[in-house]
Amino acid sequence: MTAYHLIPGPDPASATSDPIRSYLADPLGHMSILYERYGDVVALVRGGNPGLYLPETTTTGTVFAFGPKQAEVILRNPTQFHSHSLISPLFPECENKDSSLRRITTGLFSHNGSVHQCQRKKVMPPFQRSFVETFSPDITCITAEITSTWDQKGPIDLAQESTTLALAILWHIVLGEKGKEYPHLLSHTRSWLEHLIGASKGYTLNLPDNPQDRVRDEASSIEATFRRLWQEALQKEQSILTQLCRHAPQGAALSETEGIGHLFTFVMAGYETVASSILWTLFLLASHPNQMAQLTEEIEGHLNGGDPSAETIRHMTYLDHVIKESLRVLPAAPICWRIAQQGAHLGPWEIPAGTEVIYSPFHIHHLAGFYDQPNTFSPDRWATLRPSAFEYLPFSAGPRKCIGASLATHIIKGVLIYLLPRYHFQLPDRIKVNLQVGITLQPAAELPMKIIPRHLASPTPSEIEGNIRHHLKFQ
Ligand code: HEM
Repeated sequence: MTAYHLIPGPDPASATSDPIRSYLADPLGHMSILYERYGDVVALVRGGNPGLYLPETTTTGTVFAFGPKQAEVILRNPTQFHSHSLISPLFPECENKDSSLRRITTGLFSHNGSVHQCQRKKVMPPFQRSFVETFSPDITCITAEITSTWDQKGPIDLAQESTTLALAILWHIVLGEKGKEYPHLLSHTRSWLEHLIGASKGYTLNLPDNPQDRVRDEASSIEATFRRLWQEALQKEQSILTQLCRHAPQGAALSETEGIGHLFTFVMAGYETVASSILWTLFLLASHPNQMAQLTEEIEGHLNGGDPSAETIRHMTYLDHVIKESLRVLPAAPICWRIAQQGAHLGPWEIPAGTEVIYSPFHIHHLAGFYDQPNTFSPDRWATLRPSAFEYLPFSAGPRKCIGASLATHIIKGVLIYLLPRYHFQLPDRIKVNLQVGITLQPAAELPMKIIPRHLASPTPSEIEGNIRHHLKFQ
């Protein structure tokens, strides 16, 4: 084994700039440079430290693991590479079992080993495709309600609107509540989630106005809300929550406290990722009007004026290819984290316990060796392309693969099926799009989009600038 401090990477002695700052200025671009310069295992700072997402005090350094081979090593060995909550390092009170914050943020991401396996088995049943497909009418109904005024507003901020839509749909499917009946709860949870995400960004960016206090203050009222929903679940409409309460497999019933942690994690893991995927899919279609027209034609042809059923949706192959391609070029979770345990190896290196290891679905999806013209949005490639689980991993792979993959895909499909026959999505004549990596892939600023009723649309090309052009070619 080669000594850890010899892992290639920027040399701290000769570095002219702070490596963490360079990373944060343009995470994906900086990682591409490191990958090209140093190979598939790169230490952010050679010799270890500082931590990127975990505090320096907890980590022995940060290592990037590029390419499908390294991703496979990490994802097939969950005992050597642990998942860790991004939230607990920010809040010391999470160490305390009695804190609301700890209880509501303890879901699958915080568990490892046999506890993880056991909890995962308990929560998997309601995520089966056959169950999530029963939500098609609800997805249509909520999308109709949330988007009903889009075309009367002038350009919308697509990032904001996708988030509102994703949270309302998820809130309903996971918790059995309808957004319109619970506007207060919905907006309360949303602002709290935004503060929580803000707190994690604040940590990495060292923002002076880190919103941690608000997160602390409101954790107990959020917990009370989730407990009430849990207790009321048996009387509710079908939802993931009611399934978990009513149909727990024998010997695998969840306690109320376990359930609350999971529910919160589902909303947390689902809403930004689904929102990001809706946003980027609509952006890609707006910047590729021919593909948008082809997809709209397919949807209209299959619906024939009716409502989408699970069966009809399964026949929409181009829709499937568009979503696969969108999640390839702009995956909602572009990078993911693990923490190395004693005895973990990457390539020829032994990684000390506590090393933060980052693998990148984004960079794998843009490898020319696996994808022809990787920076081109080309849904047709999926007619014949069959990558392995580690060459295409928008939902990760292995024993910790996203449990919400079918649900997320079904939501995105339902939203597109509702929107595309009604509206044309038009970008402004000129737009700057810089990619930002927080927990998910987001535009660094607003993403204005004109929503034009289909019968009034006359598509016009738009000029796209910004760092997105380093990773994507536009016609
Ligand atoms: C397009 C939307 C989504 C994307 C791109 C996505 C992506 C991912 C990825 C990449 C992971 C693995 C993270 C890692 O390796 O650390 C993951 C895990 C997870 N996701 Fe998703 N996700 C999405 C939607 C959802 C939804 C809707 C839910 C639930 C309602 C969900 C629940 C989870 C959970 C609980 C885990 C942890 C699994 C475990 O550790 O066993 N996700 N997701």
